[in-house]
Amino acid sequence: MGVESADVYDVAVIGAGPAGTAAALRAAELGARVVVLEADRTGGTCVNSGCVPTRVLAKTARLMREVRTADEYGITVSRQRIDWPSTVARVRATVDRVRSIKREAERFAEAGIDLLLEGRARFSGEHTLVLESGRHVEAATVIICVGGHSRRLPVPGAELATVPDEVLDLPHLPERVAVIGAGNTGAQLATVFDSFGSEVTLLDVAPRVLMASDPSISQAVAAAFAEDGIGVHVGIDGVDSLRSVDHGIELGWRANGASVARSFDAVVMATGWPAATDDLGLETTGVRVERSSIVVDQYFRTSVSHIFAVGDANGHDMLVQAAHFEGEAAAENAVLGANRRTPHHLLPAGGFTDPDYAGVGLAEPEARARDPHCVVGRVDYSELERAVIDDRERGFLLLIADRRRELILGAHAVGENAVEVIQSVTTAMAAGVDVATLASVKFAYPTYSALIGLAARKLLAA
Ligand SMILES: Cc1cc2nc3c(=O)[nH]c(=O)nc-3n(C[C@H](O)[C@H](O)[C@H](O)COP(=O)(O)OP(=O)(O)OC[C@H]3O[C@@H](n4cnc5c(N)ncnc54)[C@H](O)[C@@H]3O)c2cc1C
Ligand SMILES: NC(=O)c1ccc[n+]([C@@H]2O[C@H](COP(=O)([O-])OP(=O)(O)OC[C@H]3O[C@@H](n4cnc5c(N)ncnc54)[C@H](O)[C@@H]3O)[C@@H](O)[C@H]2O)c1
Repeated sequence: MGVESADVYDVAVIGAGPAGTAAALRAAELGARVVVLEADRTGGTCVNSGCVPTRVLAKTARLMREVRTADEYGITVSRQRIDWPSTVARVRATVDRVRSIKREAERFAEAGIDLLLEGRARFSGEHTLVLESGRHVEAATVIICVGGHSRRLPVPGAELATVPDEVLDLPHLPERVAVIGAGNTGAQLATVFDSFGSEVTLLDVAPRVLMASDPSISQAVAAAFAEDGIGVHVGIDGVDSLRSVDHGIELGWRANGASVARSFDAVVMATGWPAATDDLGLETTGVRVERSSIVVDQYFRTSVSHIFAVGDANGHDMLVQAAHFEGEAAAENAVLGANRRTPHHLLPAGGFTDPDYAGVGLAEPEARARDPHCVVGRVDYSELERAVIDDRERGFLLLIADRRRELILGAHAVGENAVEVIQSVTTAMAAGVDVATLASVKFAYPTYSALIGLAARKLLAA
């Protein structure tokens, strides 16, 4: 401490993304005097450069695919071309519309929270932060909600690559694009570029795409990518270099011990998301950072007991739905000294490839490791009338239950509306609905959710 003329608060929240917003509002609700320190725009990665723009691109990609098959429905569409500047303008306009309903600044003001948009905050001591403006802030507790940032691989020429948050700054739609990293971000961007008409090559050192998902999802999405003409290269040895060549960028990588070099108009690096701790002054606090994330216990406390870290900053579950609950739990722990964790373990997630994918709970290998006699019910979209009606027959839903067919342990889907289907299963799981009850639920006809009833009935019969 010892800083003269600092503004003094009970709780300082660094970052106004989903985690920081939830943390600040909950702390204020509990009666704390709260300040939020945000370096950029409120809303964080999600609304400004992550989920929202990606989702608008996914919708645009979907429209392109629909337009290509419109003639099958007797619709004549003469122009099938992406006008990149208009696409980008549409994405940016939608981001602004979403921002206008999120209204973080107004909600903070209504809750009596001070929002300081005065540049990056940096610890200058265990309880003190200094902003770029020179202002000092002192707080009894600090909740770090700084999120993460994209990562360039440490290879020669990496500066030539485009990171995901720069995709909208590309001057043209690239004809040939390499996407390095087949995680959630890379897989979705590969789909977007492919649907827009680019020739796409997807590379990953991991043995399968979407490594964080159930292997069945990886297999189905990779097969769909290959069918759509995306060049999928998983299990590569590594990326060597990028260099400028006439009309593009030459990307060098190694696969099966051999060197490969190919030219692209753009190379996108979607190779991970380390916490934004680089210039946070953590060394003045003793807060531990390991493998690019802030280390926390189950109550989101860092190695310094009055400093908490939630959302992408702690590297656990880098999803908006996790950030919200973690932010609220940390606020309660910071203000009340409580030992609150997030309410339950269920964390549905998914992405908008073609077809979509989603999952919740245990992946099948994890479920089998815990209970070798667990049962799996699978329904293919091709068995579902709604999917046939909509011409969306690619995909499946897997339901995994314990050997007594009581608890649902996990659910994984690839296919139309997979995220919404998995969300419905999540609700059933959260309510502890057993398989027999799920099998007796009436599903409106014709819906994709009906897959859940079919899969539950298969589980009972399995
Ligand atoms: C391309 C992409 C697509 C995604 N799509 C989805 C999706 O569909 N669904 C989903 O659930 N998740 C998605 N995510 C993940 C999601 O965006 C994050 O999990 C979520 O934004 C994390 O919230 P957060 O509050 O922890 O961090 P962030 O949203 O990153 O917010 C951190 C905030 O802290 C500020 N900040 C950082 N350092 C400082 C500092 N020193 N001082 C002051 N302020 C600072 C930043 O400016 C930022 O506003 C996506 C991510 C990406 C990159
Ligand atoms: N729809 C969603 O829910 C959504 C969308 C995007 C991102 N996110 C979240 O944001 C976080 C970041 O996602 P992400 O996809 O940017 O990162 P990620 O860490 O999930 O995936 C990065 C991928 O890059 C690969 N990679 C790393 N080094 C490489 C190298 N040298 N050569 C080739 N490949 C390499 C990794 O094997 C990995 O598959 C994740 O936690 C993700 O879940 C969620």
